[in-house]
Amino acid sequence: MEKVDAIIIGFGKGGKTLAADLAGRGWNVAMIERNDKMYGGTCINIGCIPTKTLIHQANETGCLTRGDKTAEKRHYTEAIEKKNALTAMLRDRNYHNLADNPNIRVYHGEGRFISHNTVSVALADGDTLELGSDHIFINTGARSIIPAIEGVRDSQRVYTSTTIMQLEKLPQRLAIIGGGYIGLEFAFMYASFGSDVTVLDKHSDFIPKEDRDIAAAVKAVMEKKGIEFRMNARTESIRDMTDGVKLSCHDTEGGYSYEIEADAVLLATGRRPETGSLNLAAAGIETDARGAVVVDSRLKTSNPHVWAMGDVKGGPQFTYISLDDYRIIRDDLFGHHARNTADRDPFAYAVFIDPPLSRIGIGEDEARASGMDIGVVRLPAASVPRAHTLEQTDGLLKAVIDKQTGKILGATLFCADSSEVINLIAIAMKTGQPGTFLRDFIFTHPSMSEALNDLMGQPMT
Ligand SMILES: Cc1cc2nc3c(=O)[nH]c(=O)nc-3n(C[C@H](O)[C@H](O)[C@H](O)COP(=O)(O)OP(=O)(O)OC[C@H]3O[C@@H](n4cnc5c(N)ncnc54)[C@H](O)[C@@H]3O)c2cc1C
Ligand SMILES: NC(=O)c1ccc[n+]([C@@H]2O[C@H](COP(=O)([O-])OP(=O)(O)OC[C@H]3O[C@@H](n4cnc5c(N)ncnc54)[C@H](O)[C@@H]3O)[C@@H](O)[C@H]2O)c1
Repeated sequence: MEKVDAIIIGFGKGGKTLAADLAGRGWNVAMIERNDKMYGGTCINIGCIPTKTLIHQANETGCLTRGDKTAEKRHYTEAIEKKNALTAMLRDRNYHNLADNPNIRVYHGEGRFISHNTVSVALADGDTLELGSDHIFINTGARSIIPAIEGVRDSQRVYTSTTIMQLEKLPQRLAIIGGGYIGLEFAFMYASFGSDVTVLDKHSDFIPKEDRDIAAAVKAVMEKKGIEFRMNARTESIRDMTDGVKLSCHDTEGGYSYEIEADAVLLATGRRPETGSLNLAAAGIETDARGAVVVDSRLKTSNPHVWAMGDVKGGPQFTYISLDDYRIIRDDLFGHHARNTADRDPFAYAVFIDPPLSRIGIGEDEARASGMDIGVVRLPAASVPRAHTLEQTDGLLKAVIDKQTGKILGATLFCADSSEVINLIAIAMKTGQPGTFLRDFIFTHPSMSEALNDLMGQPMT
């Protein structure tokens, strides 16, 4: 058995950042990654970067090909090629960032625990290796949930978010099961490429965590794009036909059955922590009912030698949360033990449709339901000059303000560039600024940021 200073299982965002940091401090680090097409992790290979590349391609050039089926198909194939070239470049760069460091050894193989402080690596070349360390970090991410639908595993036309992005031919009709982040972003992406998209979600409420006025606005914009939503939709079976696939569905509210035909089906029903291969019991590491590694607020597992970071520990699944997990661990190992998972709230998120939907903090509906003393300011996106120059006037902006202190408690921006502008609100909230700070701030012009002057100056309701 080889002893190293640190073992990191999984080449995700938090893990690769930690590896470089530890190596810089002179630690001898082993990075274990089972898939050589995943160096750099989910974000750059199958997650954020490829999806946002395709959404950009679909949005920017899709409008030039709209309605011309031959051009649409060619444009889609070219967009997939561009995406592949970008992810290959980033994967190579990520690999070399670690592999070229003399203090880091990257192993291509699957890691699994064999004791409290020992990991065996089933190397891709067939050999097995044993590594021991007092510092082991699990960063194995999550995988798509495959719902228990009859025929789902037999069909040749069912895809996950990973496999559909390998499809080089544009599906003319796409059915998406699940209307969460992945469902909405892929619905928008494929509709922009020219597919006819139907989204089936089992819930009655569309994006239930958002305010109802925001949800209605998002749905209206997506429907304007031709996307069809079927709520209360239980997909009972999926069957391949000679020229497509048939989904048999049941409307759980209306109590009737119906069928949908498509060329491809995307499963977007959530992602579950990837712990199955790790043999966590051998290391005395606890998991919860969903298979997530249980951690304390400094990301320590029930084994004092082992930490977990990123999607594998459950909770919000975002690249920047995995990165922040790295900061918490860095502080735990070398700092003042001040950072923990409880002190990062609130943090923003964005759904990359057009216009993007971005949110931070509490929503109006939740604040009013809990009887908080709040006021709400709102502004239509069409009143922002920059929205006109960008030809994207859909949407609205709103913020929840504490009536006593004037501080911002939350904001939802459904407007052009909102995935950028929300970060300004995050900084104002984190630094305890009142809404009037943004009302009177000097922003560049014309920009979507300057909408915050007007938003925060609106009369509160
Ligand atoms: C389609 C899609 C779009 C997304 N878009 C966004 C977005 O726009 N913004 C955002 O913030 N987040 C987005 N996310 C979520 C984000 O990608 C993830 O939250 C983030 O990448 C998780 O990183 P991680 O550090 O947990 O590990 P990952 O990056 O998931 O890395 C885990 C690695 O561990 C490897 N592994 C697993 N088991 C083993 C084992 N036993 N041995 C060795 N290696 C193993 C895997 O192969 C993988 O490479 C998206 C996700 C998806 C799927
Ligand atoms: N922009 C971003 O930051 C971004 C983009 C994509 C993904 N992600 C991350 O990836 C994670 C996974 O995304 P996701 O969209 O798969 O999960 P999700 O949890 O966001 O949404 C899953 C949806 O599927 C529905 N659903 C579940 N089972 C169903 C079934 N059998 N039939 C019909 N509907 C069903 C749920 O009602 C829900 O609306 C997210 O939690 C998110 O953190 C982030």
